[in-house]
Amino acid sequence: MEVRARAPGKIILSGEHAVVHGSTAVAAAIDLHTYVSFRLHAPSDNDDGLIELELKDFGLAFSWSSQRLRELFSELGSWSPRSCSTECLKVITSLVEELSFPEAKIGLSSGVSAFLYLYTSIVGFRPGKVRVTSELPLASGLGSSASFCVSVSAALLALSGAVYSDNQQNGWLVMRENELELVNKWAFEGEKIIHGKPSGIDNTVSTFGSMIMFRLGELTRLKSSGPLRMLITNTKVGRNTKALVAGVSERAQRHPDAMAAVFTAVDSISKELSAVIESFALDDVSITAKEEKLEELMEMNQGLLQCMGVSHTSIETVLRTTLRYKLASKLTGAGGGGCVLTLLPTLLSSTIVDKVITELEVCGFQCLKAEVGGKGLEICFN
Ligand SMILES: Nc1ncnc2c1ncn2[C@@H]1O[C@H](COP(=O)(O)OP(=O)(O)O)[C@@H](O)[C@H]1O
Ligand SMILES: C[C@@](O)(CCOP(=O)(O)O)CC(=O)O
Ligand SMILES: [Mg+2]
Repeated sequence: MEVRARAPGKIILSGEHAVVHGSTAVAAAIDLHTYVSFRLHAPSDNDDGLIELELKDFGLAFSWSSQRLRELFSELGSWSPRSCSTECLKVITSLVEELSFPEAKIGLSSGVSAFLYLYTSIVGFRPGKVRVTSELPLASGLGSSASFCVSVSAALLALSGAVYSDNQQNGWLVMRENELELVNKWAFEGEKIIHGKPSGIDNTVSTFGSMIMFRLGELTRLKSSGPLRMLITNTKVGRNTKALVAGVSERAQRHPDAMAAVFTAVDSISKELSAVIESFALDDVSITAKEEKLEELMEMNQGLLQCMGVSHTSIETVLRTTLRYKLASKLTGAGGGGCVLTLLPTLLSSTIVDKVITELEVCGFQCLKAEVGGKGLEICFN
């Protein structure tokens, strides 16, 4: 039997980085996914007993002898989530160092490490094959690492019997709440390997979907019946979340009082932004006033992200460009390049939207239109 899983990427409307330090943040799923398929090899199917990983988008395939992994790892597969120990991480790092990645794709090594941890922890050493494809740009702030960890964890747990399989139902299905929680916990362990110190917001919104307010591991689903249109601009400047998160923590150690004030301000912005979003209603006559509040809050958050040291000249170029059209923008995700969000007010004409997009694309950026606040993780057994 084969199982497939798909998990969405995300945008952070407010609170990135500060959320790692205990502030409230607001995030929403977007309709760009990572897809994972997984099947266990029948004993006769594969004499070598290989555990295989294919990263189709990159034309890369890796395999490990299950016998060798059994000798290297002491822990047996189990469904209860646990953190990767220092010894285990050393073993994984040396296994990944043996692989050859093209120079430009070296960043994938942390994803492969997370995979090895999740596979050996959840499935154990039973040979099998995992295939991955993604619609998300990697390392751009749209949460590709979390959607990778969520979809891999879900597929592994599903075939290991940890989640209910409704073979009668065709097509994509949503897991039960307690199963989603289990997947989310495992995905968080994978994110720790990729990010170092994740807050958990990315894996949580990828697992549960919708638009959420998140603080210290707790999520609140936001109820909004109004539209929220966002333009996503990918500056195509590559960056690494782990390094950016570590940089903010170092700044917080150098200036504890000032940075605590910044994190408190972000907390207030996220709470106010959530309240505005929840006040949206269908055919809202005061929609423009509410959108103006959102724009101001986004601009304030961007200013504080600059204080944290995670903006970038490419991000500033997007801000200047959209401001010429009186549109507010902020970086999303870890910053340092990556993606920028621009609020597209309800009454904004499509002609203006097209003009902004053209101008941004002339700068060499890529504009994406994505549905915001949609479904989370889904699996499929046929
Ligand atoms: N489809 C994938 N296959 C393998 N690794 C992936 C995949 N998607 C994400 N990753 C891992 O996540 C890393 C990017 O994560 P990160 O720096 O947090 O940026 P973001 O989550 O915003 O895309 C990649 O360098 C890679 O290690
Ligand atoms: C910077 C941070 O707030 C979000 C990182 O998102 P991304 O990996 O850049 O998509 C880190 C976190 O919350 O774990
Ligand atoms: Mg990430």
